[in-house]
Amino acid sequence: MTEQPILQIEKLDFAIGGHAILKDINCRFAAGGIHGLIGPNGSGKSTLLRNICRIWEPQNGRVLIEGRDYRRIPRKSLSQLVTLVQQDTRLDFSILVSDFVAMGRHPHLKRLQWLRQRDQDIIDQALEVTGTEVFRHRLINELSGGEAQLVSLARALATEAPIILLDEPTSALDIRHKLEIMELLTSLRAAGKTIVISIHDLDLARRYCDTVTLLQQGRVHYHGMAEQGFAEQRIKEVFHVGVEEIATEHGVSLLFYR
Ligand SMILES: Nc1ncnc2c1ncn2[C@@H]1O[C@H](COP(=O)(O)OP(=O)(O)OP(=O)(O)O)[C@@H](O)[C@H]1O
Repeated sequence: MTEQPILQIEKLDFAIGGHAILKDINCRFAAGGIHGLIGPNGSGKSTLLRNICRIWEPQNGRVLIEGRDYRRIPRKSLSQLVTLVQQDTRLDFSILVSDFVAMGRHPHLKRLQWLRQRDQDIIDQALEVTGTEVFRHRLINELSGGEAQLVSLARALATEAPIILLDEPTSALDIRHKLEIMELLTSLRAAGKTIVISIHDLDLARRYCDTVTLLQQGRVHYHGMAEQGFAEQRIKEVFHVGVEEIATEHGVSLLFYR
């Protein structure tokens, strides 16, 4: 990891209603990487992502973006720096997909300002790269879960934020779309984006992530290079399952759980 991470979490504690959920979280995320957030159900992945984009705020500790405590960054500027694709992307209200993706441009507009040509171009590109152009004139609450997940990613891309947080973005996607999203994240990394992604599919995570943060009961069990993070012993310790690496003829190994 580089000396100056774009995103740093220091001694972060977070509780809801007096119940401690995240405890003493310390992480550094280098710019231009895909960083996996892995852990069992309820280990705190979504909560950590929500703390990183300041939907929730830690009671103790700090989140530093480009070296600055995010509490010192105005909300609108923070929205230009960090964006979150939430786990549950279904909405209860009707809004056209194109208008929903356009919301990604709000941090860049003044109050009541119309979209400019440049904003429109960015929205069009976000729809195109996520393959959601065809849904442009549909209502978002009439899309399937997987389609809505792709549209949410388009809205995140429209913000042009350098840090993209994704909470299980592939959970509702079929295998082709899963791979397409991971390939898209790879090209975003090549363009310099920093991606923090919570993901349950360990094989997909091993294939695409540069670093991994393993969470267990609200604490960091491991934070570092992906290769060591996915060692059999660590997976056993965190998930309490037997695991074995099976080599394939494609030069990669897959995990077999027992
Ligand atoms: N709004 C809330 N109020 C109270 N407790 C909450 C709330 N949101 C999350 N929690 C609790 O915080 C803990 C961590 O939840 P979180 O959703 O962050 O886990 P996760 O690792 O993302 O899980 P999953 O893999 O199932 O999505 C859980 O015990 C959960 O019950």
